Amino acid sequence: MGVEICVEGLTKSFGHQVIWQDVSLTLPAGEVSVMLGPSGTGKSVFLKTLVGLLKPERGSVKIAGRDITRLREHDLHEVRKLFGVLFQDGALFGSMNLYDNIAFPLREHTRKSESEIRRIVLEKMDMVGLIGAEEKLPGEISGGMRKRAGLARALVLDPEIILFDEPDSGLDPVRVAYLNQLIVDLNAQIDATFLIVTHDIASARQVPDNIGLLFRRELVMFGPREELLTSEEPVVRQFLNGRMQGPIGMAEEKDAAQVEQELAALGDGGGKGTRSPGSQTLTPRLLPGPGIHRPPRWEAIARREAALHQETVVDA
Ligand SMILES: Nc1ncnc2c1ncn2[C@@H]1O[C@H](COP(=O)(O)OP(=O)(O)OP(=O)(O)O)[C@@H](O)[C@H]1O
Repeated sequence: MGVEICVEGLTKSFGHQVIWQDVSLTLPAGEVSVMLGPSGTGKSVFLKTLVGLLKPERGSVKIAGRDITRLREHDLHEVRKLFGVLFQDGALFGSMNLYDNIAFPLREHTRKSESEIRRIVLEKMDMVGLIGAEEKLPGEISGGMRKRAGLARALVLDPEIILFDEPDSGLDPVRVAYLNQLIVDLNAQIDATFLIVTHDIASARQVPDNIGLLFRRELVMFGPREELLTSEEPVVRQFLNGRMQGPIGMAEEKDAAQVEQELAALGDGGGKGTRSPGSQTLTPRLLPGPGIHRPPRWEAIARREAALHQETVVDA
């Protein structure tokens, strides 16, 4: 069912540079959460802190009730087994074929027989649509296939939590759409807790249960997808609408007077989707594809989505 991650009062600095401070949020067990934020706001640092690769100055990260910021290396090693991580480039070994890359964690961390390893590797390759590519080297395949291979490798130890660091970077929009569907299908199938760092607003609007936004060294907001998509908070609105007008500048934050002027001149942004009371748009949620068994949580989401978007049709 995945495990809950409870972050409280987390602060991380490098020397005098504070990356973010006093971050508190709960990633609910089995749900998909997305972390957004302008470049350099410390999203990757946040992922690394959750796995215990970086130590925060203050605060706690409780995973299955244990504060990993206080664990010794040996215990941390045990907790890390709960995680699967998909790194930006898939982080595959260039000299190993896909089969051996995906089998690697099983050979390193378990005593399973080669026939058992074969069963697991082929099962995970099937889940990500890579059957038939076992013998390929990472250098011989596309970026999208490398991401899927990295994902298969992240799945082999049956993780309770999967962290995705910009899974969509460098992919064309069609590949991103396929990858998003794969992420939603996987979440329905394995029910682990997912945290995705992305810059892709379309993905952030459609895929998660929860969205968080880092800006100005703080977590501006973290909550259910609908809450952020309909939020009137200027930073959240600017980021989710991908526009220049607002508090987020090219390299740094803008001054308050300029922001006010820009927002006044802007009026309200439109777009496809359901109109919410705050006049923001609510993009339909991506649901598991046909043939994917939907656990009860997904049935509930599907019913809510149907009701929500039915209302729009009736209103129109
Ligand atoms: N090991 C480190 N030592 C010192 N500074 C670091 C270290 N790792 C990251 N930083 C700094 O932390 C800041 C945040 O980096 P991070 O990569 O987490 O940002 P990000 O939000 O993921 O950016 P992007 O969206 O561009 O990938 C940057 O200023 C970076 O230089």
